[in-house]
Amino acid sequence: MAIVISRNDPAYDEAFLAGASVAFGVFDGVHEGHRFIIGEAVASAREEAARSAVITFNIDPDEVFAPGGLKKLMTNEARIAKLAELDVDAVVLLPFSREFAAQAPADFLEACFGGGAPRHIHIGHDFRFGDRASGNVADLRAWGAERNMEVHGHDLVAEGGEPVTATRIRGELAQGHVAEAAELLGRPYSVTGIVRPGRGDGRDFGFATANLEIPPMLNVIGPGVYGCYAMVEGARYKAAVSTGVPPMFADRTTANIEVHILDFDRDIYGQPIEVEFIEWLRPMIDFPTVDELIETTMGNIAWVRENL
Ligand SMILES: Cc1cc2nc3c(=O)[nH]c(=O)nc-3n(C[C@H](O)[C@H](O)[C@H](O)COP(=O)(O)O)c2cc1C
Ligand SMILES: Nc1ncnc2c1ncn2[C@@H]1O[C@H](COP(=O)(O)OP(=O)(O)OP(=O)(O)O)[C@@H](O)[C@H]1O
Repeated sequence: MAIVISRNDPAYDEAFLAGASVAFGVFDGVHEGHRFIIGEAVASAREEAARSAVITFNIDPDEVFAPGGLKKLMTNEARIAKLAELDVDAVVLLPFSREFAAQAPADFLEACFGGGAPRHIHIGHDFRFGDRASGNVADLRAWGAERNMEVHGHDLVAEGGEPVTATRIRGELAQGHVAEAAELLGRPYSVTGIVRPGRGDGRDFGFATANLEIPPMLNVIGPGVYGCYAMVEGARYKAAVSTGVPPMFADRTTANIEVHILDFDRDIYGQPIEVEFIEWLRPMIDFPTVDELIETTMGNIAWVRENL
């Protein structure tokens, strides 16, 4: 478990990263490619018995520069917590602001590593930084050469001939391809929402649902019905889940995700539920009758019970 420290923290030692081995990036999703880069930083730290660290921003720069329609795999808190679970000694947070990002590349690096440069820095070869992303790996090398900092610009980890990127994973999830997304992430995709009151129809239909409202930025999963696990009050349950607006009740629905938790009957309004997406089952259907909705959904619930 890594320590998490901000460069803004009065207790932060400017020389904390001097001689260390670091991986630098935003790391939304903490996917297979990210974990490869971070693993390389850990490996070069071990060789020199030096400190390993992930350098990242406290907030995703895209939230500042491209907020309109932005989709993310994780909240900043979840991203930082996931990074801290990796095998690094520290996660160092750079306080992001427009002013910070707008610095010329050399000033940007000075602001990051002014108190002492790392011995090794690992990034993807497409890494960009500073004013309008004008800094690239060549600039990083030029800066590092004067400070005994070795720059490792890695080829991007690929699957199926294409680089693994957060953008690609978001695209898979939007199409309901949860198994493909899990391959690229290295674990199932999950999202957390708070349980809100629904219309209360589910209970009459024979399958009560916890209705989750997901902030638009985190609403990446495409509409459909999925086999899932739901984490509720520290326990893990099988769940049959629908996402998107139910076409049969489109005029009176606000929730993005409806979770039928198997073998569960407790009041959990206001509680967070984490939903882990395992299998795509079917698209949302505008059934001609409620009986057909119930019959098909009961079949989906039975499938989850038997197969997850
Ligand atoms: C596993 C599952 C599958 C569902 N499939 C559909 C569907 O195909 N079409 C649809 O309109 N609604 C579908 N729903 C949404 C239900 O219509 C909804 O959960 C029900 O109306 C209860 O809503 P309430 O909890 O807000 O009362 C599905 C819900 C679940 C849990
Ligand atoms: N597939 C990959 N293999 C190796 N390194 C990667 C890979 N993807 C990203 N990186 C590197 O990891 C760091 C973090 O990357 P970044 O957060 O920009 O991720 P990304 O997955 O490419 O995101 P996006 O799709 O949003 O651009 C950077 O140094 C980047 O170059």
